[in-house]
This record gives sequence, C-alpha cells and structure tokens, in this order.
Amino acid sequence: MTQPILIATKNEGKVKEFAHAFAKLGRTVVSLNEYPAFPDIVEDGDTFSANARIKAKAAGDAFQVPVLADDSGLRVAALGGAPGVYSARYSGEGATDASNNAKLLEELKRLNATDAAEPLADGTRLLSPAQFVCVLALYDPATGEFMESEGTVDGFIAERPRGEGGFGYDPLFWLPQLSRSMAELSKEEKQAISHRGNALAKLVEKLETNE
Ligand SMILES: O=c1nc[nH]c2c1ncn2[C@H]1C[C@H](O)[C@@H](COP(=O)(O)OP(=O)(O)OP(=O)(O)O)O1
Ligand SMILES: [Mg+2]
Repeated sequence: MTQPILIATKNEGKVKEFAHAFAKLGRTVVSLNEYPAFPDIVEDGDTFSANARIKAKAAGDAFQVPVLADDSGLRVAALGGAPGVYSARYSGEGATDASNNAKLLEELKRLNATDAAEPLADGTRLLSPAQFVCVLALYDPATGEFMESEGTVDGFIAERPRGEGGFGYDPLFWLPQLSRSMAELSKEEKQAISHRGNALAKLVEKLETNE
C-alpha cells in the first residue's frame, strides 16, 4: 500500500482540494489536523515561497517523510498587492474567513475603490483586479531538498459575496471568463483554473520529468 501524502496544513479547505486532486492520481492525503499535538508552525517568511518551505520542512523533519506544503494568498491591486502573505491574518488575531472577507470589503470601501469593468448582471460592482497565488513546496528530509512550483489566477474582487463552495476569499473572487465567483465552482472546476490546481499540475509535471 502506498502511504498517504502528508500535507503540512491545518486548513480543511486546502485538504479537501488536495484530497480531490490526489484521488485522481490514486493517492490519499493526510494533514496536520490528524496530529493535534504537532505544534503550530510559525509562518514568518516574507514570501509565499519562504513560508511554504518553512511549513514543509517543519513537518518533514518531525515526521521524517516527504511533505507537501501550500502557502497561498490574495493580491488586490487597489490595495497595492495586500493582503499577500498576510492573507490568513488580514483581520488580526483570531482571524476567520468571514472576518477577513469583511475587512477586505471595508478597506476597499474606505478607499472608494471601484473598477472600470462592467458590473455583474445583477448590478454588483467589481472593486479591483485581484490575483490568487499559491506556492507549493515538496520537501524530502532524506536529501534536505525542496521542489517548488507556483500558480496564479486572475480575477476581480466583487462588492458582495456569492456562492457556498470553496473557502477563504472565494465568495468575493469574481472570474469574468466564467461569469461566476470562485465559490460557485465545483471542486473539479476550481482545480482546473485555480492557483492551487495550476501549481499542483506544474509540480506533478516537474516530478514526472525529473524521475
Ligand atoms: O483557494 C483559495 N480560495 C480562497 N482563499 C484562499 C485560497 N487559497 C488561499 N486563500 C486564502 C486563505 C487564507 O486567508 C490565505 C492562505 O494562508 P496560508 O497561510 O497559506 O494558509 P492557512 O493559514 O489557511 O493554512 P496553513 O498555513 O495551515 O496551510 O489565503
Ligand atoms: Mg497559514
């Protein structure tokens, strides 16, 4: 039996997406939520890459198995690229997806941000171009080496949420090419276009060509 792939995350939204993606490759995943005694990893890097490596190395060194980690976030043009690497803690101590989404809309409203793009059919305005970024780091404690990939997806921040799927900022992230928010996509559809799906496809490709 092949071992489950250990993913150094406590985010159940990410876990579900990786479980879906790896199931198609005949693999299962396990996350740090299965190891409640494992201490919280301090993500004090300045970049998505640094934080992905910090997470992969912390878990890989502790468990002595290869580990995959994901550091991701949202860059909003009208906010000069914020919240970026601070996306998970944008609204401060004890931040939740709901409080982060509220803070994002509050900041954009405070700046009177509005985009020239056409409003949605129901009149919802688009406030700013935005981009999701995901860096994946695969770390092997046996060699101390990392393999890394990055994926992005472009869209807009809408002035109100739509959809029940996904997690994080998905309900506010509008995809003009699909005329839906990221939270209105199925797992399959999200994987096909998302920063995470994109980064994972690149990592799998790298693994296949290196071996
Ligand atoms: O597909 C996504 N759809 C919506 N929002 C997303 C997505 N991908 C990342 N995000 C947001 C969530 C969180 O605010 C931040 C990630 O922060 P990040 O530190 O990488 O993850 P996390 O703290 O939630 O879990 P963990 O570090 O245990 O993997 O960006
Ligand atoms: Mg985190």
